[in-house]
Amino acid sequence: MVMDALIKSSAGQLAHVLRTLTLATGARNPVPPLSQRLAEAAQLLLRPSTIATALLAFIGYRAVQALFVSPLRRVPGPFLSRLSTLPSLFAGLTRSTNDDMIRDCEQYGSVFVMEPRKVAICDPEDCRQILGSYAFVKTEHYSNVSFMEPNIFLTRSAELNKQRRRQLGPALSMKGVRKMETSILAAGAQQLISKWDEAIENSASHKARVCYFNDLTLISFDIIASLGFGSVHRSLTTGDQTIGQWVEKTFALMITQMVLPIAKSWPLSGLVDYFLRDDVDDFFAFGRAAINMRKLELAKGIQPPADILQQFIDAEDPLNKVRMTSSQVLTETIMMLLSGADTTSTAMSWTIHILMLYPEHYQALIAQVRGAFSASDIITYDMARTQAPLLEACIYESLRICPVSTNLPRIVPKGGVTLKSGHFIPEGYSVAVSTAAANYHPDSWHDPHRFEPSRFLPSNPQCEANRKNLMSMSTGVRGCPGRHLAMIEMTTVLANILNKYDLELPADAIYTPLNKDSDSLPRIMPRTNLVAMIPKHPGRDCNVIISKRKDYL
Ligand code: HEM
Repeated sequence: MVMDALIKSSAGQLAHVLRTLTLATGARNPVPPLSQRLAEAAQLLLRPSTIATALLAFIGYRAVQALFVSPLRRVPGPFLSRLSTLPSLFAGLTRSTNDDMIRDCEQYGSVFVMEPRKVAICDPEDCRQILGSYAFVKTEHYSNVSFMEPNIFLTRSAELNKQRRRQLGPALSMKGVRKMETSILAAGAQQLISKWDEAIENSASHKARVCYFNDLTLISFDIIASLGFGSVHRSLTTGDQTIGQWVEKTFALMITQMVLPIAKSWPLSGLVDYFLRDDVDDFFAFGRAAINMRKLELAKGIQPPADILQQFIDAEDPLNKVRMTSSQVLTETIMMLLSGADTTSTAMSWTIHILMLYPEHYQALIAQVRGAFSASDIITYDMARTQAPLLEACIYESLRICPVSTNLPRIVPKGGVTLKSGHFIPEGYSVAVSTAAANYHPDSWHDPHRFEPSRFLPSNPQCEANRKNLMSMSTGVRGCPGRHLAMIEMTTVLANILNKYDLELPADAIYTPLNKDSDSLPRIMPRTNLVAMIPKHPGRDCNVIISKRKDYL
């Protein structure tokens, strides 16, 4: 009835406007000039009542479509999301996507509508089905980026991605990364120790307040920049943050082109160039110079270090012996910085934050680390893994509770896909694989909101299954190729600082073990989606007071 009335009313309004334009008047009435008729029609169209009626008719039409016609009509989800992309856009803009996804998955189940042609996927089994196949390509936004060559991250081509994985694989394998561990320790754990030691020594109380989020961000840039450009980078201790700024600008340009392709054309391109382009050009020029320098050294017969730069230059596709051009080496190196620096440092920040909220786990962890190592040890990855397995378990569990990644977007291929729940998603629709919701899915995780590192202890019979269900580094054909580098960096940095320093929350900390939610669990600091899921107020919420472990002099 309501629909009938709406349709009649809007049809009536439209007929009125058309009458005004075509003017089906009697022969005795003189015909007003066209300009007058146009002005009258415009006046009619702009009447609030016409606009309201048209809007209502449109909403009514979309509602009928969504409820009775759309192939997603039986998939649960918020009503408004079926009508328009606006609610999802708003969630993106308000940058709260991971929290929204976890909440919506708890409310609607493993699959729910996010937009009229897009669903969220939260069941780990469905996630594995989608991420396990190249048939589900990344969305078209990825191919909008035009200022850098196609590369392992941006490409939508299965062939190119496979080739890059064959070429870059050895450098990023556990064996390849182990060759670089000395450099990772020097730019990472050891640089941080020298900064924190100095801060403590300069303080009368032998305690210092540090923002671990900032410090971890800088060493993460330094690690990948040192390995990728073949020179020593120490932004944390020298204060030179040029590379970090270049990476931020390059990221900003990449995201702008992805979501707003019109920004590539004049006049918007002028604005983008003004704010971003110079830094991006400087960054690429710097990388190009590093590659040329390395090639010159090689020509002179200088023994090259086993870093990412050298391994990428030497990389060869075992199938057809194809090597990367200098420009491809440069693009892939820059991509390593874009995808690997912020993600790894943020993941470490979450681990520290959560350990501070759960003192029982923090105490158990430092007891294990300090039971195994003396204060003067520099702990390597193997030492930490074998002698303090609780650390790796804590890292995995904090990656589960606070994944740095958000939604992984894919397009459903020809033939559509049937999900575990029986819902069918047709070809051409989008799916957003939610790492956060999958990490909290009740079928896979008992008491998912609780931080419980024992889920990932090798002694737990569920450990293997839990690792398989953890979506934080993605999985399948486009799973994170940098995960070994990330694990070595995170393990060595955290093992060494937990071994050497006592950490405590400052008196002004808001998020403490005593600040509990309605489930009596410590409240986690607010997060925001800035490409990676980062703390919303790092300057306020990511501080600790550090002091030296008693026997570390
Ligand atoms: C804790 C740290 C890290 C996390 C949580 C993480 C997470 C992820 C996730 C979820 C994806 C899938 C993205 C998608 O499908 O859209 C991904 C892809 C990727 N990651 Fe990582 N990552 C981390 C560290 C690194 C590091 C250290 C590197 C490189 C040095 C790296 C390089 C990449 C690349 C190149 C891709 C694209 C792969 C492809 O599309 O085929 N990541 N990562």
